Amino acid sequence: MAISVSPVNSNKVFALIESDSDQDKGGLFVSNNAGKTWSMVSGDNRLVQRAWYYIEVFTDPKDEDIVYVLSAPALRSEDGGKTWKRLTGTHGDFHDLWINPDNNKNMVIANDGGAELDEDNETKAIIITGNGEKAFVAGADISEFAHFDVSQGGELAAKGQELLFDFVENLSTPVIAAVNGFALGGGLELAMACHFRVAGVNAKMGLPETTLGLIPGYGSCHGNDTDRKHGDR
Ligand SMILES: C/C=C/C(=O)SCCNC(=O)CCNC(=O)[C@H](O)C(C)(C)COP(=O)(O)OP(=O)(O)OC[C@H]1O[C@@H](n2cnc3c(N)ncnc32)[C@H](O)[C@@H]1OP(=O)(O)O
Repeated sequence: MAISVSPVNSNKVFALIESDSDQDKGGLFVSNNAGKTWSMVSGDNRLVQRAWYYIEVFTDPKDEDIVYVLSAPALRSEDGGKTWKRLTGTHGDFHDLWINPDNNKNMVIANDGGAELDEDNETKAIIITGNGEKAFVAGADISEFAHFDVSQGGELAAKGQELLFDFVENLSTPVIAAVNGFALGGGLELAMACHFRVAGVNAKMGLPETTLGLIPGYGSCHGNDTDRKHGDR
């Protein structure tokens, strides 16, 4: 079983309980008097389908009626556990959830594919574009790393790939690159990491670092696992 006490109302306690599958009595139970009495709020089988492996329940830090259950899918209820909606993610088997105690729209969820950050689950899409009409992103300032040796260059590429490019590519919210001018080097690679690209009539794209003998380091040439699976670059 898993248990969660509401941070908003400590009398409200949720318990997620597995039962013998033949009897099918498992589900989510709630107590409104700090555990003295209990009633079942949901027998939805999705809530306990991974109980043989793990079982997790979390209550929102700001709203006692918002409850999360992590199972093969991640599920969210806004009515105290009666009805459930599935959260989208990059992978199944959700294991852990952190909700910012000061901002309940800021969460980190962990599944078998890694960790995901969600600032706002009501955001339907993200558009990245340049400020003004000249450039989407003109790329890195090469003078900042012109003196790097091979291992420092490798480290820069690996870190940038992980911090920004993989992060963008793995967001569950669709990200659109509105390319409104120069998209050069890392700027073009940023557009490539987005899920969709729309080019304006003044868009100019290129990898000028190759003229200096530098291999573009953020996935445009070699891609990552997702690209190998989907062949979409
Ligand atoms: C690991 C990642 C690697 C990479 O990203 S490699 C790719 C790096 N990017 C580039 O090589 C592009 C360099 N920039 C250019 O080729 C040109 O610029 C443009 C084609 C984008 C625009 O040309 P124009 O219209 O003639 O403008 P301007 O006078 O060259 O630039 C205006 C101001 O913008 C600064 N600037 C331009 N690109 C960058 C950059 N990539 N990083 C930092 N600053 C940049 C300039 O220095 C200048 O500044 P000031 O007005 O103070 O002289």
